[in-house]
Amino acid sequence: MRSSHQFVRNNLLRSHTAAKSLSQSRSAPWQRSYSSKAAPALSGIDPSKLTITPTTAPKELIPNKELVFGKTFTDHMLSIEWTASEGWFAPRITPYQNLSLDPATCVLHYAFTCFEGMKAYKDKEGRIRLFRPNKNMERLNQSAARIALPTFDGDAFTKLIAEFVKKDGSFIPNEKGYSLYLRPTLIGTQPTIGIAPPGSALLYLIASPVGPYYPTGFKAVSLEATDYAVRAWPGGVGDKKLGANYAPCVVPQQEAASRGYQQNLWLFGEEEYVTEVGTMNLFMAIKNKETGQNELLTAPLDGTILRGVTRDSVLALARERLVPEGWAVAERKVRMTELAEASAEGRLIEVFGAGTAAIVSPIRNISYKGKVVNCGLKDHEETGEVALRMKNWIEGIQYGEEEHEWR
Ligand SMILES: Cc1ncc(COP(=O)(O)O)c(C=O)c1O
Repeated sequence: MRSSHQFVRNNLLRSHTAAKSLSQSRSAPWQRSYSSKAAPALSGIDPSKLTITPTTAPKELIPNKELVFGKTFTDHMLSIEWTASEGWFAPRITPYQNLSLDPATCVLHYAFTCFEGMKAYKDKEGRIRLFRPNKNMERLNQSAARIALPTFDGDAFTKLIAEFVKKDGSFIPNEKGYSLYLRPTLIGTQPTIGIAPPGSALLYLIASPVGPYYPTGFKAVSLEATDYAVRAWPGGVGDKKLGANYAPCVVPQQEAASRGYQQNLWLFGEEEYVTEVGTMNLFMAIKNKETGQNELLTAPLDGTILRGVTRDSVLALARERLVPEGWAVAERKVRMTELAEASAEGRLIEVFGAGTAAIVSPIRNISYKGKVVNCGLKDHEETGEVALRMKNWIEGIQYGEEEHEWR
């Protein structure tokens, strides 16, 4: 039996070698593309092996108007186990049920967990649609690779998600604005308190029917710029959707809420760059001081913000549809002082958050060092024009009203 001393030493040696090879290679392992890869010689995810055990106690559907985000779940769950020696096991759709985990399970101690947030929509004909699921699969694989969890074939898992949403399709409300929120989750399940790559894992999917984020139309929100805590840093894991990134954000969020702000805005560094908001990326529409041109700006993917699917969609649509109207679109660092200056000079056109939950969330003002930065909306307005157009464009694609390659 190995002594604990030997165990620690082996792990140190292993991480030292990993760090050395990382510094010598051009890209870190978690930056690679995992869209259709399975570990060699081990079983990959095989959708043809899916077994379905239907529930014997179907739940009652909740009326659309009473749906609360993340509170109720559908009848079933999808599970796929993995071990380091055999790879992925046969996928199973079973009744929604508790997990049974040994108290030593590594996820409970060292946060070996990452997840995704995506949605299934029903179009006018009642057909079920997913929106850019390949983006979520790519991000989940990158998150998994960063915390030594197994990667998987994203296309195979998407096929299984499609089977799952068919099975629980009755939970997807047949009304625009409503959808089925999907939560793919990957956890390390090895029962050990030794810190090492998990030898077993579970990839599972649960789903919650949800209503529109703003049931009675947009309500612009107010933010508090957080300057006493940092969410992420270069070389860190802020661009991965790890469970460990979320719990530490709750206290600053509570603090902002206690002062009357709906969300907090994360700044970074001495320069106080604007990064992102709660669970949304941030977009700023500013009139350029020198040229007078309208610019749509968002923070670059420098590792400190999540690679949002909605962010990517907003950027693509802006480049396709706003640039021909004379807008410039840029992914660049913006200081909080630059935003405050644009506001003071009347050049801040609008600001909005972008994420799967709300699509876009217009922002009325930002509290920054005791002052209020007005984000361009008049008192009677709840949204700016760009946010509204983006919401309509993206929703049009999600609900199949516009034929598009993303559906
Ligand atoms: C920290 C963070 N930023 C941004 C986003 C927006 O990402 P997406 O558009 O993929 O939902 C999310 C939501 O997943 C998030 O949790």
